[in-house]
Amino acid sequence: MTRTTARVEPIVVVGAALFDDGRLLAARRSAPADLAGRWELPGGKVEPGERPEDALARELREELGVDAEPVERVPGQWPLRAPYVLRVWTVRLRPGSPAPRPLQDHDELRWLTPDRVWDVDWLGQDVPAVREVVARWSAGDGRP
Ligand SMILES: Nc1nc2c([nH]c(=O)n2[C@H]2C[C@H](O)[C@@H](COP(=O)(O)OP(=O)(O)OP(=O)(O)O)O2)c(=O)[nH]1
Repeated sequence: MTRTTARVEPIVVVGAALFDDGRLLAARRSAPADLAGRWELPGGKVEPGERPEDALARELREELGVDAEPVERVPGQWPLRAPYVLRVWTVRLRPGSPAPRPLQDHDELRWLTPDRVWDVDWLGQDVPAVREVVARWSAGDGRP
């Protein structure tokens, strides 16, 4: 007997490895309740028809009030709660951008130096993504 299984297309959540002055930005979620208090790479869902890089710049403008430029994709993707998957880009602030502020979805921001990256309580699903970012960072790669 054959059975047809419905395949749900993943919805991409874009996350920013936002670097400035040799530090990586971590953002503490304020909602929903099950994620609140944990740290993530800021970003959000890509809208239908939107380029992921545009979604990232839009989310960072909305959530942090910054003018940011995606630089390059960090290879890989990481499963979140279905149907979402996380893809990450390194990002830098454009000259003249305001400093990030927690305007939406976050209640605290922290700039992390390489030796402090694991000081914050990252969302479990972000850990492999952050590990990849850090590996490329320590290799002198992937940092704007
Ligand atoms: N932005 C972001 N979301 C993450 C990460 N890790 C993780 O599990 N998520 C989850 C949290 C949310 O369930 C979902 C993204 O939602 P969001 O709330 O950030 O996106 P959004 O601004 O587009 O959401 P919405 O309120 O417009 O629906 O992915 C991460 O590193 N960054």
